[in-house]
Amino acid sequence: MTAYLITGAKIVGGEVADLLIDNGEIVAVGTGLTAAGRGGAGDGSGGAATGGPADVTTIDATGLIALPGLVDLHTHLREPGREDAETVLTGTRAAALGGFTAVFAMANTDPVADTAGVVEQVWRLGREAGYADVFPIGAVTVGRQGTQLAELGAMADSAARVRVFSDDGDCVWDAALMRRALEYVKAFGGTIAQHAQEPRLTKGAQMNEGALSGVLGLTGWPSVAEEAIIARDILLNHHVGSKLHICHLSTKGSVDIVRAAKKRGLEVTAEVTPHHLLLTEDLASSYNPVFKVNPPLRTKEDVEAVREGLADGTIDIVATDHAPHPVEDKDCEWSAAAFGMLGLETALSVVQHAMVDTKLLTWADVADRMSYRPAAIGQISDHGQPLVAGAPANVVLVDPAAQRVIVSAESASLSRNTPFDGMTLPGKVVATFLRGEPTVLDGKAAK
Ligand SMILES: NC(=O)N[C@@H](CC(=O)O)C(=O)O
Ligand SMILES: [Zn+2]
Ligand SMILES: [Zn+2]
Repeated sequence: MTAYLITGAKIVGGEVADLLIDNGEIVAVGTGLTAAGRGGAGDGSGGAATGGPADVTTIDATGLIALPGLVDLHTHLREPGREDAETVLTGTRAAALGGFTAVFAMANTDPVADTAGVVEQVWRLGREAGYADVFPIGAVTVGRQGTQLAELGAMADSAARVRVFSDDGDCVWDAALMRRALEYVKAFGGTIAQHAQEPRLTKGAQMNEGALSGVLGLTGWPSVAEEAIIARDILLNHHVGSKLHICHLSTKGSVDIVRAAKKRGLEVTAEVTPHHLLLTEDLASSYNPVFKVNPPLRTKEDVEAVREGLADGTIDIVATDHAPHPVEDKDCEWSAAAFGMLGLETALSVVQHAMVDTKLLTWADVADRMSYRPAAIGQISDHGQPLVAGAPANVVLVDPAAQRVIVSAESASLSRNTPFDGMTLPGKVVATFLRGEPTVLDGKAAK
């Protein structure tokens, strides 16, 4: 196994230093490191490494930030069932290019990930692909039909060790079933991740409800359809004493509810997507379905509120909700198109643009919201750890000074539905390491 000596990187939350990676671990962090792992008389500028492991590659990381490998709590990998849209291999390759070393795969596959067999298959495919660890999310209900609890315990006890359950794509709208799900996972400390969408209030909904949906003649999706479920579930979860996570929160009212709940000491965690941190509903005026997503793009006021919520910790994490769809499901009229957007390859750039360059978050906060906390919510141990000696070598090197134009045709995803096509965004992932093995080098997939 090749060892890597990364020199002159800004270690997130710390100083400029070198990192020596060997045998899947961070062996040493310090200035003037040599390949032997000791601090030397060197000037830390990263000359040729000498001594130590036989095969050492030196990477000059001057000007780059070293972050812990990013963790995405909400990814759609589409395998099994829609391998024309994405596979575990292509989705995790896109993840690695975006700086992720771990992704949680949503259960809305075909067959649905509602049994130990399916979650083990997805978990194993992730290991075989080798680009990022894949942690399957189990469905809450059989077939995501919302009527009968799935075999949550069997999925938890499987090799995939499922700890997060969600019917994402659909809301667990039946309050009694939601209560039972929260009670059931409490026994092993699991989490229910809710797609908060009251179905009766969103029948046929196509975009955010407001003046614009009226003008465009598209059925509106009121904020309250999201907020009512979030409020209900926070209260239900408080009653049960279990763990509740809110998927892709998108409105100012949702932020207010979660903030008030946390103030009262009620247990809840929440995520926001990169697209809800940057894009607004007026993009629907183009009738270009690339901007059609669930929950819909909201107003400028909502974008400001979710940014504030992420900055002050009301919203715990950023999760991509990477939702690939093949051309035929997007290249049609708005009302017939599928909901969803790509997100893995652009997430860090969007967060830099919306949150870091606006001084709402520091890079240390980014590590918190995109690595430490998602790993903690998902209860995985090998990811989301500070870059110190002895930690697993899940590392990403980012060039924050780079500018890049997003080109959908260049995506590593099998699908093309990025809403950022043609946009110039800051920041570029230069390298990603998964347990010491490069998955990305020089900004390109390493295998
Ligand atoms: N976000 C979306 O618009 N679509 C997701 C489902 C979901 O996350 O609710 C999908 O699976 O395509
Ligand atoms: Zn969803
Ligand atoms: Zn989703």
